[in-house]
Amino acid sequence: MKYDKTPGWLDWYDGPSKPRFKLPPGSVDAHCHVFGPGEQFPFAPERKYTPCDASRDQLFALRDHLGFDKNVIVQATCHGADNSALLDALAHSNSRARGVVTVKRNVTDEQLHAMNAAGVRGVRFNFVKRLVDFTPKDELMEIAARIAPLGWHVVIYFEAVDLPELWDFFTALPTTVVVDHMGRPDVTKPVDGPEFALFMRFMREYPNVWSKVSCPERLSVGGPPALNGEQNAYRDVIPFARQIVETFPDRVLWGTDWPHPNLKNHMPDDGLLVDFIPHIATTSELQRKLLVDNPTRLYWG
Ligand SMILES: O=C(O)/C=C(\CC(=O)C(=O)O)C(=O)O
Repeated sequence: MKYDKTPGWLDWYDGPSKPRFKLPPGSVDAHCHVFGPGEQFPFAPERKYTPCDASRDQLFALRDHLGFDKNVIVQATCHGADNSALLDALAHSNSRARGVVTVKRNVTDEQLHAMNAAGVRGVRFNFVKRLVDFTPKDELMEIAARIAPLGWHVVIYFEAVDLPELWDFFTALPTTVVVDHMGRPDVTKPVDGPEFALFMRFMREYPNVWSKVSCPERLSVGGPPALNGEQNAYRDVIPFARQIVETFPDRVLWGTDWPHPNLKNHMPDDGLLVDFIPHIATTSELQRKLLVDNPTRLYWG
């Protein structure tokens, strides 16, 4: 099927630069997506946006260009609970990709086992209201209980202001819990203020909680954007990400978020996004944990 993209849609950056930062061997891009192609893998009727295509081969070409060894592909909401495009990518990855899917309560145990064999290691629960319709918490808790015996984890995506309301649910989850994009802090608020302190408390009090220190391009208010050779991009995000990396070095992950759905004002050069990493993980040991040890343990362990 042919699709019209959401008006104002920004396509991923074609021809990214070669990063100056040399990724350690075995590095994992632990948050990225595939979109379609729509002709082959239709977008979900209930989607809140219609993206450009971003195929598995384009993702794997980016992986090789940037110097990553592996990918973790996360189901994007534009594909709903139809994980076909993601599973196709895993099947063509030579075991160099793992997946995080979206499932509904009616998923069968056979389907879960088949996805496990295909390289799926988690489910994603999305609480960002512009992206998904509401799913009752008892349904999500039932799914979490069913995937726990497989050794899978739950990936959660939410906005910082919603953490107090979601706290009891998140802290009752029976698995490892991985937070997308640091729980989307408002970086115009102080890094030592109450909102971010609550997120730090969440990680401190619950050792099963991990965080992706990803998406500065989405969180930054002041920029400057990762474009035109900029080596000091998204400075307002650095204190937040750095604090998480330095406090919880064994529970952090990093990903490009390619193809960067729903960005409104610019599309980053992914090579320059990689050059952001040494600003938030400032030693080779922190870099190795963030990019190699932690994702390898969680997804290939
Ligand atoms: O790509 C991301 O992680 C962030 C997204 C999109 C998303 O989560 C989805 O469509 O599933 C966003 O903030 O719009």
